[in-house]
Amino acid sequence: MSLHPIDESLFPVLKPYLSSNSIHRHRRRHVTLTYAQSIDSKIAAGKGLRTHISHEETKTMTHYIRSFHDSLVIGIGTLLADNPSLNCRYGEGNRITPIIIDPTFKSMEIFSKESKVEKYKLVENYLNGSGNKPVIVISDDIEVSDDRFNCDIVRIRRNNGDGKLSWNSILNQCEDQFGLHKFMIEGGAYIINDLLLCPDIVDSLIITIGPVFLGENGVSVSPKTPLSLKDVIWWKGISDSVMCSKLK
Ligand SMILES: NC(=O)C1=CN([C@@H]2O[C@H](COP(=O)(O)OP(=O)(O)OC[C@H]3O[C@@H](n4cnc5c(N)ncnc54)[C@H](O)[C@@H]3O)[C@@H](O)[C@H]2O)C=CC1
Ligand SMILES: Nc1nc(O)c(N)c(N[C@@H]2O[C@H](COP(=O)(O)O)[C@@H](O)[C@H]2O)n1
Repeated sequence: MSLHPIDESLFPVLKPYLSSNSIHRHRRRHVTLTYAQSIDSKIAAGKGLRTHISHEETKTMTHYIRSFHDSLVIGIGTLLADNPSLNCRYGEGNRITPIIIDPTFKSMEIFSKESKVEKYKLVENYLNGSGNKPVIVISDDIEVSDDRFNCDIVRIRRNNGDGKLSWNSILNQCEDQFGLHKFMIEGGAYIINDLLLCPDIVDSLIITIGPVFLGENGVSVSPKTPLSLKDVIWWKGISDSVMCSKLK
């Protein structure tokens, strides 16, 4: 299916917030945090629900942005809710590696070579050759043998205090193990709320705002502490607005 065209005025707006897509010449790490939200700062209508917020035009923008990255990061909550493809449909031959943050390896059955559950799109696309092999980031205290799975596994030690996996460790390990440098992080809420407070990790923040209220049962984006954005530019499309910014 062909993508809805993007208005040309969007390209120069996005340019300062994207790293060069000549990834072979530019090995410096670049992290883009990007998602779509409602006017009331919700990214889904309810827990575990896939919700379309973006207009087709800004959905195309998401694929355009994906084409500047070599990897696309989501949390396990998003994998289970959305069953996403996480591919790049902008341009030709742009491949992107899906990375799932899943400390307790809830997706073990999904990625098992002997899986009895219905195939997730990430597994299907990898097996039919249209998608890169997914990378699953798990806690290093989980003992599993890698060759049982249709994915690569990255093991990270949990932080002593909060039990989380540190973003620096996750990204460093993905760089070292797979040569990935350009990370596009799409969500969900847990990850976005966490990363909005990590100016040393996130290079660019690009938010699509759709003209809808998702109501009080929606999944909220709201960081624990206040935050003011820098270098802000707004673009107005057919129905959505896009805000490009930096965290520092
Ligand atoms: N509108 C949009 O652009 C997007 C919407 N979504 C929506 O977001 C919702 C899912 O959001 P959430 O439930 O918050 O799930 P999530 O996708 O943020 O995953 C949360 C889980 O990931 C793990 N995790 C992530 N980072 C971690 C870290 N640093 N250390 C340890 N564990 C970590 C934890 O197990 C945590 O419970 C879905 O409804 C989905 O549709 C997701 C992506 C984009
Ligand atoms: N840009 C954007 N707009 C929305 O309205 C959305 N719900 C999302 N969700 C993100 O896109 C992923 C689905 O991608 P595929 O088209 O299946 O490749 C989903 O998992 C969220 O990360 N994004």
